[in-house]
Amino acid sequence: MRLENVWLRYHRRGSWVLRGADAELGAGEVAVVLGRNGVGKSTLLQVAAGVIRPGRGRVTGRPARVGWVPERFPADQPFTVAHYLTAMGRMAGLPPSEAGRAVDTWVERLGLARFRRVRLPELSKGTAQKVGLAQAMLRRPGLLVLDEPWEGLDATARELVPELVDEVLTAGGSVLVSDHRGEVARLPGARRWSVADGVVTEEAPSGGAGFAVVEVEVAAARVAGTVARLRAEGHRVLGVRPGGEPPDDPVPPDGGRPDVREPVPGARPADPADEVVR
Ligand SMILES: Nc1ncnc2c1ncn2[C@@H]1O[C@H](COP(=O)(O)OP(=O)(O)OP(=O)(O)O)[C@@H](O)[C@H]1O
Repeated sequence: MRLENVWLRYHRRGSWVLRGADAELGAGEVAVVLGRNGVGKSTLLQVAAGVIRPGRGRVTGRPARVGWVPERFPADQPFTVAHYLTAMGRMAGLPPSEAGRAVDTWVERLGLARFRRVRLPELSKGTAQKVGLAQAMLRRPGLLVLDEPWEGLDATARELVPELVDEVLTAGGSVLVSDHRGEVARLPGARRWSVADGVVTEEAPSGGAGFAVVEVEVAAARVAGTVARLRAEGHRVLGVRPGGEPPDDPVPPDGGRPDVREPVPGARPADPADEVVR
């Protein structure tokens, strides 16, 4: 998806919020939009999501299915959570039975089960925000746009945001996220777009080459399957070692090779910028 020379103002005679913004986001990429309050991050996200149209310029290559999660979920609607989500699933093009299954899945994953019959205006801000996340994920989007998704979420739900992002990326989608609270650290591989004076500037990556080492403990009987699955997903598996007490420092600070490992038959040589399964 590409934003080409995008200009936007909210009123005919108002000042331009975006003034020739250019940006491009590829499949499987996530970008975090940064900048001071009022600089135009939400505006940029809404243009990217197709919620508002630019006054000048254009957006090309936007995937057909866009999941849009606004900063404030519009909870002033007289529906229950279940009714609202089912309707959103249907609007996303899911047949009734699939919409029902998708609602069950996301209600469960986001911890919304006890709110199924609660009306939207009665939800707390954080719970409403989870409903917003659920509706965007009911049918996996090719582009997921999240405006300050961590706002109002409790600690457990905050952990879910990177999971959702990862799922979209793994399926070949793209993700745009705004962040003014420094939560970008939760998305270590993200590109960083800085908005200022109506344009977008890409910041240099904060460290590493966009890779991280992830150490995962799995049941011994499931090692082969896990290794196969990770490889099928395009990860490089660096090694497998017997279980036991976890090391004091499971992920080396420099993201480099862990100290003890045994080679996996057929594994390629280890590279510090890779993932590892222990
Ligand atoms: N619906 C609107 N009508 C008129 N002006 C708007 C509207 N939405 C945003 N603006 C103005 O556009 C500018 C950019 O707002 P925007 O919400 O995009 O900034 P932001 O960077 O996301 O801010 P924040 O970090 O506070 O969320 C601001 O001056 C804001 O007042």
